[in-house]
Amino acid sequence: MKRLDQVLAADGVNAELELVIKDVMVACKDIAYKLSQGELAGILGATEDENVQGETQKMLDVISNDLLKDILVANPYVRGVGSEEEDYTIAANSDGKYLVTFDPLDGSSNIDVNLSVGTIFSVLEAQDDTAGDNQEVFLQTGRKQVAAGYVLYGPSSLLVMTTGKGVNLFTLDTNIGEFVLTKEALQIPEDTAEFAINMSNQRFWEPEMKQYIDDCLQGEEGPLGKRYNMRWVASMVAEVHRILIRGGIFMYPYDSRDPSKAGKLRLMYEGNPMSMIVEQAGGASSTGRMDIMDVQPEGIHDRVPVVLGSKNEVAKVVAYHK
Ligand SMILES: O=P(O)(O)OC[C@H]1O[C@](O)(COP(=O)(O)O)[C@@H](O)[C@@H]1O
Ligand SMILES: [Mg+2]
Ligand SMILES: [Mg+2]
Repeated sequence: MKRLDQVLAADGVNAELELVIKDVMVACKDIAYKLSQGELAGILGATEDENVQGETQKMLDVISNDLLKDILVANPYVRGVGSEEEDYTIAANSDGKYLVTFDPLDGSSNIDVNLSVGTIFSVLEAQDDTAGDNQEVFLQTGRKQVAAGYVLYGPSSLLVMTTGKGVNLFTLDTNIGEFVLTKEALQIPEDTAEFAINMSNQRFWEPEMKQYIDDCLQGEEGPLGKRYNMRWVASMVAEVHRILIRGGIFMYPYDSRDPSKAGKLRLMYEGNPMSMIVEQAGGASSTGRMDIMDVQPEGIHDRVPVVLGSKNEVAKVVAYHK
């Protein structure tokens, strides 16, 4: 079986980018191990701190963030890093050209109940010599990503990633401590009858989203003419992974709970990397009104409404917004 480094080399990834990706994986393997120890390692539960988004940090949010940050800041090819758990971007090496943003632990409300969580990462190239502690150098659209991926910590730990040449799935072989290729060229089915959305926010959605979900719920008798199933894991990584394997549509739309926020999910380390993966696997990804990867970020923690998954179903949701 092929190892991650062999696949990256075959895809023509240069040695510098390969080392950046490998360092992300060193941290992810450590996170996978810590998660598998759970209560035994005494690292479950919350800290007393909040992140810049005003969310209480779990102990594992902080530990995962430190693992990724420390290894990447020491990498000679990394200019800077940006994280959900860091208020500001952090400078690494002024000669490095890669910028890495990450959500160190996604779906963190699942940690204490022993359900799936993940790590999401995105890699951009610096376009000038701006230092990594100036967020301006990061503010590029998702189209500029040179690599994106996630690690899903579930019954097995999986890496799903792309460098723009399709999407590959690797499984962590804990015997050898390596991610090995277990599925090549993932393709999302174009049609689906399975949606994922947090229905408890229904009354706060825009009318377009309310209408689409109302129509889904009418099943065969409704305008969409099919009976839908629903899933909600509350972990975007697990949700996107299910969609990559069997199709589906995932939505975290704009809602009016806090009108100043464009959505719950963050553009640069949730929306963009997941959009690159989904598009590379033949799916689609939109805010409902434009492609997520065309949204120009204005800040490292910008939020974005997210609608992604099976191409034809995403097109239907976009049509409701026209
Ligand atoms: O708690 P809710 O509203 O169901 O939101 C769940 C969503 O929030 C997230 O957990 C946000 O990510 P973080 O856990 O990294 O903050 C997504 O993974 C998930 O899709
Ligand atoms: Mg997240
Ligand atoms: Mg997170």
